Amino acid sequence: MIDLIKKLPKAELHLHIEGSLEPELMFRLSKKNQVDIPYKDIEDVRNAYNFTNLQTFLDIYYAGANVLLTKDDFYDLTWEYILKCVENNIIHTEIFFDPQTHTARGVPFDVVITGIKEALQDAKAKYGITSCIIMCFLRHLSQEDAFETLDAALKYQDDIIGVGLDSSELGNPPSKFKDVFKKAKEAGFKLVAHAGEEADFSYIYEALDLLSIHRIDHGVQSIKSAALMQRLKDEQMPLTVCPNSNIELKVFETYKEHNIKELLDYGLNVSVNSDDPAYFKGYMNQNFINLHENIELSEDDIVTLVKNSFKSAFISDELKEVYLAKVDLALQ
Ligand code: HPA
Ligand SMILES: [Zn+2]
Repeated sequence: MIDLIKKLPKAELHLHIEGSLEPELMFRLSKKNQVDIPYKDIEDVRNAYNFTNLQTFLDIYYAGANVLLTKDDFYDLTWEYILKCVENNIIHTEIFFDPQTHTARGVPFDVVITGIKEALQDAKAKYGITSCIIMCFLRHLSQEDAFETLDAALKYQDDIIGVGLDSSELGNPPSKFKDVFKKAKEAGFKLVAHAGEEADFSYIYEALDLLSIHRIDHGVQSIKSAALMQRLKDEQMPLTVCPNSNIELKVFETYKEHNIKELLDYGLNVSVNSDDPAYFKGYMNQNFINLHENIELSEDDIVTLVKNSFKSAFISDELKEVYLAKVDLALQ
């Protein structure tokens, strides 16, 4: 099974580029940019990555992102993730970034987007990896702030395919961002939102009904509503599930309690993703391997999860066919 996991070409649809900042790069940039980080050494960092919920993670994740200042920093961050894509056989990736985390520190929007974009262009040229960029609004900030961020993004519409919603979920429901998502939709952006990660399934209904999203990020709390499960199945609404993240942030206490198999067996369009792999102990393949070692997943289940990731990607139908054929070829 582990061989199968490794050899299948995969797409990643839920990856925060700031969450791929490995401690080694964090230390290097901290020295270069003279930005203090609250750790003496790598060991100290690993000890700090011991989360009890989403917020305890976010506090550390935003502190880590402080070391990113220049275009080269964002290039190096993205390039290191691309090397992980190569290792993990990820041939298409859709990357989230959080502009407000950087603009609030005085790092201009165009520095961030240009560094990420140039690394992704090189990834296509060197490895043939295709990609999209999705900009996320921080939901703990105001909708007014999100509107400003959307305005800044309008001139990068060739580079940014969609907008998303992330950060502290509880108390910041999708309804808070209804108007800015409407504007983003009118501007032609694809729409996604984190919903039903920690907060209950009412947030998923809001994301569907008030934000008109194309994909739900996480969405694991949908299992608590039979009516919602039926709707997600009927609509084949993609759920970008992140197993390691859910365990590290205590959404589920153990892998055995993770509900991905139930979601899949019910017929939902579920995929596997790494979310913030530098913080959650592993990249794409490790997520699959942890599932395999703890949950009865069949080979067909693994193939379905992988095919769902391509079917749900923001790419043309032609490219989807090409990629799905590559999956079939790898199975022969
Ligand atoms: O899993 C997440 N949830 C919400 N916000 C985030 N920002 C990075 N990762 C996450
Ligand atoms: Zn996420």
